[in-house]
Amino acid sequence: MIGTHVDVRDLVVEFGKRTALDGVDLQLDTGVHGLLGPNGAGKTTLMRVLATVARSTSGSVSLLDHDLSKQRDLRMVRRRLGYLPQQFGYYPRFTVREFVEYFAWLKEMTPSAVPLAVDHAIERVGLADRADDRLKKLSGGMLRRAGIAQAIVNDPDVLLLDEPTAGLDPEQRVEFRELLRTIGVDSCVLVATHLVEDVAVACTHVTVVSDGRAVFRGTPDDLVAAGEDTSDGDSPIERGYTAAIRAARKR
Ligand SMILES: Nc1ncnc2c1ncn2[C@@H]1O[C@H](COP(=O)(O)OP(=O)(O)OP(=O)(O)O)[C@@H](O)[C@H]1O
Repeated sequence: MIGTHVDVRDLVVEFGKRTALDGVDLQLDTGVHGLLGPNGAGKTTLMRVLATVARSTSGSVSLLDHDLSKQRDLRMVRRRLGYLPQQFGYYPRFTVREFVEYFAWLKEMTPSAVPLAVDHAIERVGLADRADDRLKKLSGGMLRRAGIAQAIVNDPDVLLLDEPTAGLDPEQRVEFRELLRTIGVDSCVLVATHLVEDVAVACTHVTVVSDGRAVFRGTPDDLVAAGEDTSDGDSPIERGYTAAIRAARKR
């Protein structure tokens, strides 16, 4: 039985004199959670801390009831995590299959389960016909989809996706949103994005960060309701987003 999938309390991350996160509280359960915010708001920093690749300056972070400050808990958590970084490194000579397989091993999946899980992940991102192509031959959008495949290969309980739709064509974006909705039924998916429309159609919840703080939490409908006719934006949810950011800056 899993309690709160993500539990962040008063999280502070400083880089020298710069404060990237300034006391963030965030509790997430199953569902698809959108993370919105202007450039430099702290989205990637938050994702990196949750992905266990960056450390907090203070505050507490627990994932799947494991405290990330405890070294011995990290291995357990990493097996059950999926993470697509904003910029991900890869070996250009690996095929898509080798690349996804490599992450399956890193996540310590049961060896006998790996081949099927790899094929399934590649199929879910629509790359089955390119599974034996080397990564260096893929387009930017296809590479991103290979990145999503490695993130989901272990059927993670917590899936962290940093700008996953960057470079995807409209048809792929639609399919990807469907994939998110399916995964979000049993898992906790956190998606950092600039595409407010992706949040409107694919997310069950949304958090807006600004200047290192969580300034709005609610459903996409709540964010729409926060907008006013005078707010900037071409759609109701964009107007809600700009209103939330403006209100936070006035505080
Ligand atoms: N390694 C680092 N060293 C110093 N400052 C950093 C580092 N990483 C992030 N920052 C700073 O922390 C703040 C938050 O950055 P972060 O990348 O988390 O924002 P973001 O919301 O993901 O932005 P974007 O939308 O542009 O990707 C910024 O002011 C950034 O300059």
